[in-house]
Amino acid sequence: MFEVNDLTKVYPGGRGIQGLNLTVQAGEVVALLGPNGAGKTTALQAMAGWVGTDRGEASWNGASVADRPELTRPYMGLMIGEPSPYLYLTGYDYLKCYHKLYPGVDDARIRQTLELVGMAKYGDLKIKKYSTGMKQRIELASVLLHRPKLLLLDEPFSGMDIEGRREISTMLRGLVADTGVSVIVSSHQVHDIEDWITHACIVYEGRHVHTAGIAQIRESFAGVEDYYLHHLAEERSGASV
Ligand SMILES: Nc1ncnc2c1ncn2[C@@H]1O[C@H](COP(=O)(O)OP(=O)(O)OP(=O)(O)O)[C@@H](O)[C@H]1O
Repeated sequence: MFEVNDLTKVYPGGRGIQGLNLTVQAGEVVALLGPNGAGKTTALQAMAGWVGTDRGEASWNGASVADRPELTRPYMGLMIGEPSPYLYLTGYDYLKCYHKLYPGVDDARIRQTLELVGMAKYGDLKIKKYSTGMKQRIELASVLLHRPKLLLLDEPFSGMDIEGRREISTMLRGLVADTGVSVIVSSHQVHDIEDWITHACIVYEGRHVHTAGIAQIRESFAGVEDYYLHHLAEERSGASV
């Protein structure tokens, strides 16, 4: 189980994320939703232990991500920020770099992961020749390689075409169903995640606004987008009083 308690990271200037609480069980997929600058990436970076927090923490099965990386990082797959694979390596060699880090990642697993992200045909091509969407796929492969139990994905579909987004969201949905991996995913493309998330969590101007399960959302709204827009409007009207 992944727990986020009172997670707070405030940058000089006052922006960031404050007081975020979340619990993610095995097989649950939480969409982190919010407008540009709401604090989604900061929240994911703080959950991953990439930035120090001012308050609160994230923990995996009771171990603090920041204090006990040796107990937590091997279980996490982190795709946060722009993909930046080494351009002069082939996709296969880029993934091969990870095999020293993770026991159990061998040639067969690399080939299997390339297949999983739809890159089997392009594994021997240099990454500099990849399109933006292909770079995104190879980055995704690098975080799936060691079979993580928790995925933190920041805009995993950015740069992908319509077909690619459908393909990757179907793959991720299958991965959750087959392996019970837990996922926190931020995306502005609600339609790409709508049919495989179990919860949605809205943040706005660094504040945690609302979290709900998908059944609860569907009871009251036409879909996740309506749920999101409703709470955003409520928050904005409250903020303007
Ligand atoms: N290193 C930093 N120093 C100062 N302020 C920062 C830093 N990183 C982010 N911010 C500010 O914190 C706020 C939240 O940024 P963040 O990138 O977390 O938002 P986001 O919700 O991921 O946005 P987007 O949807 O545009 O990716 C923004 O106002 C941003 O300008």
